[in-house]
Amino acid sequence: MATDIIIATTNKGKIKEFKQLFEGNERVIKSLLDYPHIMDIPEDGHTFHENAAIKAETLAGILNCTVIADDSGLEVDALNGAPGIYSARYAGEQKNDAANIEKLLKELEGTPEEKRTARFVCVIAVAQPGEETIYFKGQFDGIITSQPQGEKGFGYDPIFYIPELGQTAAEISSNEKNARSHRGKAIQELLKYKNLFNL
Ligand SMILES: O=c1nc[nH]c2c1ncn2[C@H]1C[C@H](O)[C@@H](COP(=O)(O)OP(=O)(O)OP(=O)(O)O)O1
Ligand SMILES: [Mg+2]
Repeated sequence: MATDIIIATTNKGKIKEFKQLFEGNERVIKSLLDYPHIMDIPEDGHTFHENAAIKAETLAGILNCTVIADDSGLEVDALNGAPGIYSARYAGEQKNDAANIEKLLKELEGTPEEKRTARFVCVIAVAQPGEETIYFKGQFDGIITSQPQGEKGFGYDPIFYIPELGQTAAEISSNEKNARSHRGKAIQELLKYKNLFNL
């Protein structure tokens, strides 16, 4: 019997993308939403790598099996890389996408288009009990718009403009996003090693 693939996340946008990116794999994808009794894992690391490891290793320890985690965020050049690892809680502990977007647009008010370059970063950690944690990274370059455009995706997607496509990440299909996104690239790398992790 195939074992489940377990992702240490409560983010529904990420879960949807992981399910699409692992399509063709007969394993069931489970997330922290399937383990409601497990308390929130504090993300108190200083880097994407540290936070991804904290999430993956904590859950791998509790469940005693292989666990994947994704720590990701948006680095804006004009803000010296902020919000970065603080992207989810940029506008406060409630982790509200609309409030985060509003705050970011306010910070960038008056910044001309050529200085609004940014990138999404995703670090995936794979933790296995008794083994070294292994990491995969992906990046996705874009430009921060001056107002939200599009309804798809999640997080900062409505203000993340992709010059080659002339659309924001919230206007393109999930297939188009997964083919070029930070998460899509990190998972493509991970899938090269899937036999190693029994995925
Ligand atoms: O493709 C993306 N499109 C738009 N926004 C994105 C994306 N990828 C990450 N982001 C933003 C959302 C959140 O503000 C932060 C992730 O924070 P991060 O701590 O990794 O995730 P989270 O707290 O939402 O869920 P969890 O820690 O349970 O996986 O970066
Ligand atoms: Mg988080």
